[in-house]
Amino acid sequence: MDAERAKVAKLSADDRALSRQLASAKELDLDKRRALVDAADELERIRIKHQREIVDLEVEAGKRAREAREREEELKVVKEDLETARETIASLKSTVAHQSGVQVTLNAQIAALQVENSELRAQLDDLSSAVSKGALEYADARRKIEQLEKEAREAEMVRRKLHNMVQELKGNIRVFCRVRPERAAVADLTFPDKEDHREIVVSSTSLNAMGQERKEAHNFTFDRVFEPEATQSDVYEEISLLAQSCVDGYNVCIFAYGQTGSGKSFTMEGGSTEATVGMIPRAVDDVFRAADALRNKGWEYKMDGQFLEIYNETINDLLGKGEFDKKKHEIKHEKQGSTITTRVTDVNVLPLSTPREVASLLRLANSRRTVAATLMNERSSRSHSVFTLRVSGYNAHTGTRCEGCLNLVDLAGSERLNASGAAGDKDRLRETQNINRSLSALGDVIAALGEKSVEKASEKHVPYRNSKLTYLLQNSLSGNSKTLMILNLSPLAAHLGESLTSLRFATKVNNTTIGTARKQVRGPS
Ligand SMILES: Nc1ncnc2c1ncn2[C@@H]1O[C@H](COP(=O)(O)OP(=O)(O)OP(=O)(O)O)[C@@H](O)[C@H]1O
Repeated sequence: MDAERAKVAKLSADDRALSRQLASAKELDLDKRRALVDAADELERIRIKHQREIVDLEVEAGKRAREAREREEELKVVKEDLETARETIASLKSTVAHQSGVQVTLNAQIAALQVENSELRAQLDDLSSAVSKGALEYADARRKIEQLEKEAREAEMVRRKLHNMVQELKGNIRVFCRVRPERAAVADLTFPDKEDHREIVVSSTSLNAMGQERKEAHNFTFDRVFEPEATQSDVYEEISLLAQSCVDGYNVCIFAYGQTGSGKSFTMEGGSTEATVGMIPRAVDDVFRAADALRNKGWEYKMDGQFLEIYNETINDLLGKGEFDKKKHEIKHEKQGSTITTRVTDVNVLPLSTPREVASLLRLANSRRTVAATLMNERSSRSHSVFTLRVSGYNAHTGTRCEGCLNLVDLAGSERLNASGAAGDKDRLRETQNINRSLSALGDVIAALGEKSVEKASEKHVPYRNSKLTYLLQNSLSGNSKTLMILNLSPLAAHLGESLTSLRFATKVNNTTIGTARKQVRGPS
């Protein structure tokens, strides 16, 4: 029993021990449960905290992601900028390389220029000293030039005097005779003077009282006779010095006289070719040339021209504006100091500065004459045409002035009344009478001038006022003037009578040259 008791005691002790262990285990379990709850709480807290942290981190990650995208964008832009900058740098690098090359070249050029510059400076120094030396030489040369210019002006005065003496020795009134070429039946004209060409012989046959044929030879002598073969330049050669006289301040008159168709217009105006151009254009060219040549001797010239027609003792302006000149023109001789200027009222006087302008003036005048010719039955051969070129010169060195005048006159046909078939026609009769009157007035004036030069100047009356032509040319026919008459002859047998009349008229004019020839005896004054 004891054993049983011992066993029960032992079992009770075990039970108590186990109860205690159970209580302890329960306690422990409770603790563990409490700890578990705490841990669960802690876990929940941590979970919540983590959740919050995750949210925060997600927000942060979103922010970072945005920022990363922005950075990416920025990076892209920066990359592009970088690319552009790279390209720019590459281009700049090549520019710099090129510029470096250029700079090298420029540097070389600068170096060369610097060398050149120093050479030039050296030359400049040389030149400066040469200039100062030259200035002295220039002043010296200037003095010499002034001296030479003075001598040239003096020589010019001497030339003028000598030229005038030559002209005076030739006679201030000269007559040339020119025979027109002709293929048809020509008269018996011979030219015996083969040396000086001064004679013309006209042979005519007539019946004497017994009815027998009588041959008569008429000898005429002039200052120069031009045979039909003579060219325009042959004729001009003889008169070219008159152009110089005009520039020297003399009045010059050149007349073309002769019957209609004898070659007056051909002689004065001529054709359009160089060989056929007439005396007017040649003289005008020479006047301009002579004036030009005197420029370096201090002379300045001014030219103007007028072109008039005298028809039936009425003056018409060939340079007028209208188709036909209806104005009444008066001739005035105005004295200014020692010079007398002839002016015609209400006519156009055109300034002329080149021969070309003169040519167009002549064309204008001719076109007006042509209009008049068709209106008034070949009026051109029934009127006198007077082209006047006035030449005024001034020498600023010497203060000298000179006024010359070149008158080129194409006279009306000189045929006599019956020859022109005018006897029955009243207008034609008046025309012819006027022409004859003015031509004989011209002959009388020239004859009186010739006589005047052998007598005392004031004693002889010169009948200038007997015709418009002589009154217009009064100033150019008197005093220190030079007159040339070119007698144009038709060689036709049918014109023999007219030719003889013309030759006699011209001889009357030519005889007046005796007066001026006396100057040869007296010698230059
Ligand atoms: N020397 C010459 N050489 C060649 N032809 C000439 C010469 N002279 C005159 N002629 C010619 O003769 C013709 C008549 O000449 P021009 O017209 O000059 O005579 P004119 O006397 O002026 O006559 P008008 O009084 O009718 O004007 C013209 O055809 C002209 O070309």
